[in-house]
Amino acid sequence: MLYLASQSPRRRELLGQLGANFSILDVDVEEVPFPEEAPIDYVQRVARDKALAGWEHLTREAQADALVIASDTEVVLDRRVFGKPKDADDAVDMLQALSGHTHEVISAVCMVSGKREEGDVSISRVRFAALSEPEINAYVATGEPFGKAGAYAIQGRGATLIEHLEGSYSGVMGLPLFETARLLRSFGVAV
Ligand SMILES: Cc1cn([C@H]2C[C@H](O)[C@@H](COP(=O)(O)OP(=O)(O)OP(=O)(O)O)O2)c(=O)[nH]c1=O
Repeated sequence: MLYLASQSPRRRELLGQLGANFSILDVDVEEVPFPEEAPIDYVQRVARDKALAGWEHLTREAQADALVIASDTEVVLDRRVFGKPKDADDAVDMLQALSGHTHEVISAVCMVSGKREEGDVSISRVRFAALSEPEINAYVATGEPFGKAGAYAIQGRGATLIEHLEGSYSGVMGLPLFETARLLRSFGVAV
């Protein structure tokens, strides 16, 4: 039985794209980097924490044939890690910082079964157009930035802010599907 340990509707949609049947586990883990922790290590650690938290939600009986998937996505600009904005001011600050620059989106996926755990990571480069203050304010007023790492959504109006993408569209949106499918196959799940 396949489980997705995530509250993110985007991840449900993306995993659904692979045609697999799965159930949702609600997990809420602390997302705070350790001092000096490299962004790629942080993202992988949080994805693993989510998968292990999901695993702990299952009864022993369910664990017997379970595979739990979890993911984490962060936006990184010059070693600054942008998670989900706390409020509108935070969203404006993030979008101002991203404006006219290229940032990285790091998405880690982690899978845990009774026998083993495996992870993989996808790094994309996203170049934002130079945004004016009114453009940023108007975008934040749509509400779309909330709940999204870096305060934008590539799958929504945020697409209009992106001049160039190098990497994985699904990774930026929250679940890198190439890596996810490859890991699923390694666990014997046909996708
Ligand atoms: C950059 C970007 C992020 N996002 C979203 C994906 C993730 O839901 C969110 C990053 O926050 P996460 O902490 O990775 O995930 P989450 O808290 O939303 O969900 P979970 O329960 O699985 O922990 O940002 C987009 O939807 N579009 C984008 O373009």
